[in-house]
Amino acid sequence: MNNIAAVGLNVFENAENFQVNDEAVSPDGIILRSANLHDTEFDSNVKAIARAGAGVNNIPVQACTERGIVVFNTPGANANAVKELILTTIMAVSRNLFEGVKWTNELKGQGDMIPKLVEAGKKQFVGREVKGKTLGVIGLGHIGALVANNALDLDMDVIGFDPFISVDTAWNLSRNVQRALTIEQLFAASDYITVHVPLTDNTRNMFNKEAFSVMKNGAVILNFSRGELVNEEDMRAALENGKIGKYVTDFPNENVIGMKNVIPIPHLGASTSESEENCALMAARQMKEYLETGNIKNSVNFGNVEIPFTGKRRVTVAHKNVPNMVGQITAALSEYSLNIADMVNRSKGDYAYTLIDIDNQFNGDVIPGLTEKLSSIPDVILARII
Ligand SMILES: NC(=O)c1ccc[n+]([C@@H]2O[C@H](COP(=O)([O-])OP(=O)(O)OC[C@H]3O[C@@H](n4cnc5c(N)ncnc54)[C@H](O)[C@@H]3O)[C@@H](O)[C@H]2O)c1
Ligand SMILES: O=C(O)[C@H](O)COP(=O)(O)O
Repeated sequence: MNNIAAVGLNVFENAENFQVNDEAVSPDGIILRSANLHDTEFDSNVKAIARAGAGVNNIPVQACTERGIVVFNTPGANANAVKELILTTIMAVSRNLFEGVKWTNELKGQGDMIPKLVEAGKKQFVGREVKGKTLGVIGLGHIGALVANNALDLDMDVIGFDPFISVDTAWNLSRNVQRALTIEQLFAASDYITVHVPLTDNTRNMFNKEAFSVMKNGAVILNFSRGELVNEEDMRAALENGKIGKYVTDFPNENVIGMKNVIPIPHLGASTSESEENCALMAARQMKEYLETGNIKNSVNFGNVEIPFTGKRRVTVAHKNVPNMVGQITAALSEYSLNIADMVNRSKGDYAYTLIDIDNQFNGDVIPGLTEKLSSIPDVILARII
């Protein structure tokens, strides 16, 4: 689905046993970008969905988990593209560049008068410099951390807020990024606020009238994360009364376009050829690895599981994270006199995944009856034999 860069699709085109078809009725896997899957009925054959990008709010992740469908994303693969657009936009809005270019284009037809009109008219677009201003960064993940570090190089003061920051990010973050202990502290300190969190029930509407009331007058908000993080009616009021100076959104809709001081951008955050290729390649490799070997990397609903694939027969079981699952699975294998060569069990929340390499040699595709035996264990969701 969507425009997936050829370099990613080539991962399958050049592989045995795979066909790429954007109209497949019964696919083993789906690769997509922002297409909305919430109303999609998945064929029972679907085993994995790979989001070539970061946000997975377009995928019914919980419903997928309950069916044992592994959902992947591509963490960090488009972060540089988003960071560059944010830094571009912070400077462009500070200099009223979008309005200035629009006004200038409208001078077409005024002939020799244009240079004079330009010199007389430019005073409407006097801007301000970002140097010395404070940028608040909410969410210091792959994108937020890059933005925070790079904004320091623009001589901005940077304050960040992320109660769930990963150890990796913390190591990479400049010590000159100040730490906000509460989001309100960041709101109150910032001239510019940029948000880089996933859309969840906890983050939806995080920009609302209570949030705006704590902010500096004229604060500029940049939203390259998801439109639903902002309560649009509260935003409309805050833009009208000048509490918010400008609202840059990568998620325009009928409601937001035309609001005073809105800068709508057509979801361009990740739209560079480099980013599209990084995401497509990562998504395709993760999908292929999972379908061929059962190994899981960068899934949002099952834990990472990796045993080097040696060609031994492999059993994979997605199941609920409840006691005695491994015991029941291994008991089923011993009923078939199967010896375990290697095994990993990894849980994530209420679900878990067990990967087992079998020592015995087999001819043919299946170990008769084993899939059914494993599937009949209560709380097993999906069993595969590879
Ligand atoms: N405009 C675009 O084209 C574009 C491109 C990529 C990503 N995105 C959006 O940006 C989001 C972030 O992308 P990323 O790659 O940086 O993701 P990420 O997972 O690397 O980082 C998200 C960060 O948000 C933090 N976080 C979660 N809830 C928080 C909260 N309530 N308050 C503060 N911090 C919180 C997490 O701890 C994490 O560090 C994605 O989920 C996606 O929606 C948009
Ligand atoms: O979450 C993401 O990665 C972005 O919103 C990018 O979306 P896109 O792949 O549709 O450009």
